Formats: sequence, structure tokens, C-alpha cells
Amino acid sequence: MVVLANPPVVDQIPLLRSPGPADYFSAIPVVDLSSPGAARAVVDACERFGFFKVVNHGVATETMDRAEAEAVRFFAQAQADKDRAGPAYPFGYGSKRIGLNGDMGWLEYLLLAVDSASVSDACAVPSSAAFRNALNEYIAAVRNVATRVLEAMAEGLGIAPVDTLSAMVKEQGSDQVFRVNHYPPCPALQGLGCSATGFGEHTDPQLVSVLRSNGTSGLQIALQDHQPQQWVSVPSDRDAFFVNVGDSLQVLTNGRFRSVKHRVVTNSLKSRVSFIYFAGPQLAQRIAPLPQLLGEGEESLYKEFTWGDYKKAAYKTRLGDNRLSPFEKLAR
Ligand SMILES: C=C1C[C@]23C[C@@]1(O)CC[C@H]2[C@@]12CC[C@H](O)[C@@](C)(C(=O)O1)[C@H]2[C@@H]3C(=O)O
Ligand SMILES: O=C(O)CCC(=O)C(=O)O
Ligand SMILES: [Fe+2]
Repeated sequence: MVVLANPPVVDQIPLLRSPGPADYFSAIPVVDLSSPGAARAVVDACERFGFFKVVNHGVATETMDRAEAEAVRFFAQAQADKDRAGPAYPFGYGSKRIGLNGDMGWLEYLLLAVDSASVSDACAVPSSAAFRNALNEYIAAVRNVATRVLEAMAEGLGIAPVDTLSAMVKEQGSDQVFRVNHYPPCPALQGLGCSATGFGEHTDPQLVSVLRSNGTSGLQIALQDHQPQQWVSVPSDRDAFFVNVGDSLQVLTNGRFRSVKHRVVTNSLKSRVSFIYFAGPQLAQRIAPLPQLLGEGEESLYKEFTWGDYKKAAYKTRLGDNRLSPFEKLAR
């Protein structure tokens, strides 16, 4: 058997089949956040895909464009200047290494903590006032979208009060993270039929994550209940947000919503810039099915745990691991 090595430029980064036109999925659910039917549409999308696109969200195009332009300016700096904004852990600039357990991707990024609705003072980067202000304006707006989405979920699920989920992420001391990802093009792989993994397959840990990218596609989601696993490409839309159901929301709904597996495949010619707001609760928040969602005699599928317990375990895992498995009750 002939074993072909990765081209040296992408050494250590797993390769994926390059998506073709047939991989683009036109049936991604679209939720019009301004419509009276939003709550029902959100629940339907979460049950079927754990993923949906949000339009008519009310966030100004200028807010998104300004943050994107500042991010592009940041990543265009010399490598030595960017490295001074590192390391990525606990917060800062990182390149190629994702997490602390050996995952690698064809990307560079900023990982930031959010306090209330802006970049935490504990984060020294970004140091440019223009970038920081642009991010703060964007974060305030995207956080508002996340809370409206969580309220629509509660309404659609018939949970009272309607802020039961959104309050978890709005509370003082909630664990909110913001990530700016830049996937440079990888021309060395052009024409080979394969692409570098930008961000390997995983589920997000929090309740929901809200993503916005420039016009370069690359995000793929795994369709639920498909054997063998089927990856589809999400057509990019720079005017929309994309919402991922995270592991915590899966538990809060006792598996009615399932966290979506997703990944990013790099483009050989165009760079992708994405912003992701991860809406997590306080460390002490108990993550357990909401009593109003448990039917007569229905038991929790999970053991008792807090977000802090989950997080501690999660940061020891590799990206592609099932981070909920230590908390699942064994099937009887
Ligand atoms: C490999 C890892 C990176 C990650 C922490 C982890 O150990 C497992 C979860 C990963 C993830 C995925 C979604 C987000 O991008 C992220 C910030 C998160 O909350 O969980 C990352 C973590 C990370 O990059 O530190
Ligand atoms: O950059 C993207 O488009 C998605 C990245 C992602 O899934 C993550 O940062 O958790
Ligand atoms: Fe993710």
C-alpha cells in the first residue's frame, strides 16, 4: 500500500475531501427572528438539525462589517506582532493549535472572555482601541441575538418564564466566550481534491453559539440520524447569523434538541473570517433537564453536574470526543 504524506505546508493537519457543488445544502432552516412564527421555527430546526440560520435579526450591517474589517487588519499584521498577542490560553492569539490536547487546524484565531456584553478587562488583546471598540459593539449585538433566540426556544418549548434559558447566559458571571477565526487560503492543495481541516469536527459545549462569517464558505454540519454520517456544506451568508445547539442545551432539553456536529474545511483560494459568540452559564449553574420538559415518568438521561464540572472535563478532551459521555446515565 502506498501511503501518501501530507504536503509539508499542511504537515500534521488532517486533510478532508474538498466540497463540491453537490455538497451545498439548500435546506438549512431559516428563522425570521422578526416573525410571529419564530418560536415554532426555532424549535423545529433545533429538533431536526440542531442548527439554523437567522435573518431579520436587526443587527446593523455596519456593526458586522466594521468588526470584520478590524479583524482582517489584525490578522494582516506580521507574524511576530501577532505572536505578541499570544498565547491563546487562557485568552489571546493562537495559531494552528486548538485546545491543549493536540488538535491542529489551518487557522489562526483570537480567543476572548466576555464580561457582561464586552471583551473582559482580563484580556489584554486586542490592544488596538479601534478593534476592541468594534468587537464590543458587535458582541453587544450578537449577545442580544443569542438571548432573543433563547427566548424564542423557551416560548416554542412552552417553558415559563420565557427568560428561563436566556437568564442563564445574562446573569452576572456567566461564562461567555468569543472567538475570531481566520482561515487563510491554502493554495498548495489547489487541484488535489483535498483541503486542509480548518477546525476539526466537534460539538460546542455551551447552550448555543452564534456564528457570523464573511462570504467564504467552509462550515459543514453533520446531518442528524444519518448512517453513515453525512456532512453537508453551509452556503455562506455574511448578512445572517448561524446558531448551533450546544451540549448544555441538549442536556437542558433531555436530548430533545441535540448538539450539532460541525467542522470547517478551508478554501484553497479565499480566506474565511468568522466570529463566534459562545453563550455559557455561570460555573455553578446546574445543567439538568428543565422539569417542564420532562414528561410523566420521564427521567433525566444525564447524571447531576454543573457547567463547571462539565468544563473541567471538557478541557481534557480532544475536539472530536463526545464530551457528554461521562455525564450520560448508562442505558438500562
Ligand atoms: C480541544 C478543545 C478546544 C476547545 C476545548 C477543547 O479541549 C474541547 C472543546 C473545544 C471548544 C469547541 C468550541 C469552542 O471553539 C471552544 C472555545 C469551546 O468552548 O470548546 C473550544 C475550546 C478551545 O478552543 O479552547
Ligand atoms: O470558524 C467557524 O466557522 C466555526 C468554528 C467553530 O466551530 C468554533 O470555533 O467552535
Ligand atoms: Fe464550533
